Amino acid sequence: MAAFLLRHRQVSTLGVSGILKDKLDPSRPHVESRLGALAGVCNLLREYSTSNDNRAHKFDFLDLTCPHAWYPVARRKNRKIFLHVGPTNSGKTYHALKQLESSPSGVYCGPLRLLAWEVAKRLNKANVPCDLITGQEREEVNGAKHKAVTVEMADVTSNYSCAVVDEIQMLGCMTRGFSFTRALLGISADELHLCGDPAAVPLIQEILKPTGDDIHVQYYERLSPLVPSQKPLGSFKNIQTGDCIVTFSRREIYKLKGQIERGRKHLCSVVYGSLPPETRTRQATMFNDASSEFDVLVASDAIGMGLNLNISRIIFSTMKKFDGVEMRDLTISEVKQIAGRAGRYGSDFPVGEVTCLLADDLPLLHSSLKSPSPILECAGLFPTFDLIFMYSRLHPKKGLYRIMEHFLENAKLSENYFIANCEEMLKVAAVVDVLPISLHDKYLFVISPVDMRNEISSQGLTQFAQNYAQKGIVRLKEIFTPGTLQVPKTESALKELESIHKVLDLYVWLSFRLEDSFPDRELAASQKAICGLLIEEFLERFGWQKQPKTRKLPSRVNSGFLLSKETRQYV
Ligand SMILES: Nc1ncnc2c1ncn2[C@@H]1O[C@H](COP(=O)(O)OP(=O)(O)OP(=O)(O)O)[C@@H](O)[C@H]1O
Ligand SMILES: [Mg+2]
Repeated sequence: MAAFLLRHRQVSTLGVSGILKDKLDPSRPHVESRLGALAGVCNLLREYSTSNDNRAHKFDFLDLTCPHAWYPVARRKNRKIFLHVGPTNSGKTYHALKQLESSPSGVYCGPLRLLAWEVAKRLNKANVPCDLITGQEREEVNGAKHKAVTVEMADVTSNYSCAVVDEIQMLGCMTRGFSFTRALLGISADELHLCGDPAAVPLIQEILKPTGDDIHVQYYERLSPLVPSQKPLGSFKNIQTGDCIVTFSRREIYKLKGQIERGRKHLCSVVYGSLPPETRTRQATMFNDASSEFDVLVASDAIGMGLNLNISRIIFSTMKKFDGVEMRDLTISEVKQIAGRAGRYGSDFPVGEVTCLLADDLPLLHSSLKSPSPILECAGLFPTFDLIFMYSRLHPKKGLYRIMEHFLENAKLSENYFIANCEEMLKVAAVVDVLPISLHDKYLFVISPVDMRNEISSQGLTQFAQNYAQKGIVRLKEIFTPGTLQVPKTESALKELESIHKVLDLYVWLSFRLEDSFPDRELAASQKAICGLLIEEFLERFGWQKQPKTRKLPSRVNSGFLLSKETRQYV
């Protein structure tokens, strides 16, 4: 762990619990879904905070059967819901955005930061001033009445004339689905445009029944053909400009990049989930740019949503993926979503092609492309902070971990909903429960974007939470030494740099919520940018091939001289 000095301090029992209480104002537009921008529940909270315990006991906080009632602002409206559904590349988002652009005020809620960036850019370019709000970014534009946000940041207390929720089928996602459900039920807009897979239509119609909203379903057809090939790729000799090879582990990604580049005909850009988003965008831009030498893309399913790519052919190097528990076949939706990236309308390739590396994988590819995605049956749900807080008052001795666990086991749900998988959140709850901080602050750490499976990332969170509990202020320099970042030379060094980027990203996220306690946002942001540039330096200059023994690798960033001009200007 080069740059992070994760010092383990004794946690003081004289923590600063409560000092920062009420720092998060639920009426502020950027406060997350789970931080309870639920006016309905807030009213209950006010009522019960002045009532005696007997009354509180009568209210069943575990009853989550009527989530539509949590959003009184939206319930006061008779919303017009437009469901734009169809295959990939059929213009669903395009049409919804046209409506957003021509409305006096509105919000776009996307599943990824990259999509929110793209929409903000597009609206601003079209002279519709648009703010960008994600967990880690706030870019406010003068006079903006429009916002592009990540779905977790959707504000359910404001009124809009138009709102768009993209990739709405994600309401069935085990971990993030509840944020889509919240946007669906809670956004108060005259017109709400939902874009996604037709498999979500019956569930959305069912869920919206008690709201009385008007629903119109609009079906779309693919704008350009997607042709499944009868022949596998067979050999990397058959790779062509515009190809995108898809695989599901970073190790495989670099292995394939090496194999293809050794043929000396092509250079590969790479896109995968743990690359910093800015790096992903730049890698994609290089691939899209016909004048760049990077004419082939090696990517994970991170390309499945969001990036506009000039792909002629998708090649699945495998049809199996490790899902955290086991190796399994790709689902129909995953195959369609990924394959749908080839031959985007308006790109350099009017016809998309899709194939596999191996002949044995072709039958699954063909059958998946022919089948409709299975109908979605349930939408995700998660108790808000307000519910957890009220419940905790009845069980003051229980820590956040036990409270969450109790909710997971005992929450009452109607048949259209499931409770979100919060394994990761429980891991964080176990870490913060031993610290002398308020429930509210614990909850904040629990919902932060930390990857607890990643050692550096989870140690970063632990250190931030411990320092916060001990001193109330977390200086970045106490746990991170600027100037120590290096261009990675090995796979593990690259992975470490990606993890450091994640920790810095977490710091920025916390700095937006606990501003006084995490004051070094600018430093964290600049170090994040350096991480991204160092990763790109590595990707562009060295690839994943063996380095010639005589080649001198660049040393530390602050010595600078071996770095490209672009990187040096940031150091
Ligand atoms: N009527 C149109 N005129 C010009 N460009 C269009 C039109 N409809 C769609 N496009 C372009 O075609 C591409 C695909 O459209 P869009 O992103 O809306 O598809 P989608 O159905 O939302 O796909 P996905 O399911 O992959 O998100 C985009 O680059 C979009 O700008
Ligand atoms: Mg779309």
